[in-house]
Amino acid sequence: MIEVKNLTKVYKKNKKNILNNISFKIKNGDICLFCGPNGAGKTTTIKAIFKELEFKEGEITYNNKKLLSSSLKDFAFFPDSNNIPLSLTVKDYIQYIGTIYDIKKTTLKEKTEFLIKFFNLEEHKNKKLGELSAGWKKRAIFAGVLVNEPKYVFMDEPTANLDIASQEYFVQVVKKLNEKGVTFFITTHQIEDFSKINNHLIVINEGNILYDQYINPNKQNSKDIYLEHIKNTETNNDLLEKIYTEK
Ligand SMILES: Nc1ncnc2c1ncn2[C@@H]1O[C@H](COP(=O)(O)OP(=O)(O)OP(=O)(O)O)[C@@H](O)[C@H]1O
Repeated sequence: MIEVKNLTKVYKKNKKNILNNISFKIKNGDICLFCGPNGAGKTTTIKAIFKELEFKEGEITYNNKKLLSSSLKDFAFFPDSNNIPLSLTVKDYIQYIGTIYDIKKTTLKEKTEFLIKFFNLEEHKNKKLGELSAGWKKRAIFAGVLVNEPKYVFMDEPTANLDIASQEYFVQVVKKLNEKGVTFFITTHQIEDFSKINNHLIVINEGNILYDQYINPNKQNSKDIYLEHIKNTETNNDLLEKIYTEK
């Protein structure tokens, strides 16, 4: 279990807290959706968990002990498609991730082959990541994420820019891996993609947690719950009248 306790983050140039005393738990086996509008603080929270930034107050624990850098080997982050070495081939990328984790050469070779097969990447394995379409690139990224058999996978917008069939494919892969015991923490604006399988929903806005509950996805719709808490209050209809003036 990962526990975020009373986390507060401030940047000198911002007057308001970016994260305002937030607390939540990610339990083993969760598929947790972490949702909120642009700028809510989702990426900042993930960066704090991965020790990529200092925070002013608060604590993060892993299995009830202070989270240490050495424990991060149990976690994997699914990066944005622009933050990967686009000049590497799919095969080399998976192996590159494996070498970061010090996986033995023979094991890594075997594992790379299995991952390529699992994600149906055979046809693309010798292509550079930069040559792949958004969907195949994300499959290659997912393969890289799994190379170290992480217990916790953190995903930032995994289904953005994917066609409907690929979105569905990704959701099914998450479900299958979750059944094998992998815990998922997913930030997404595509809530409906995952709303059939998530058992936990956290809604954050302006650095505050507005909702944090375990749910039954067959009975409760995460998108509906989200919209109960995040309302669109922007109405500039009067300006529209000025832009489209009557002729
Ligand atoms: N290095 C920084 N310096 C100052 N402010 C920052 C910095 N990084 C992020 N912020 C601010 O922190 C707030 C939260 O940003 P964050 O990236 O966590 O939002 P998010 O919920 O992930 O948004 P999105 O859905 O758009 O990705 C934003 O107001 C952002 O401008």
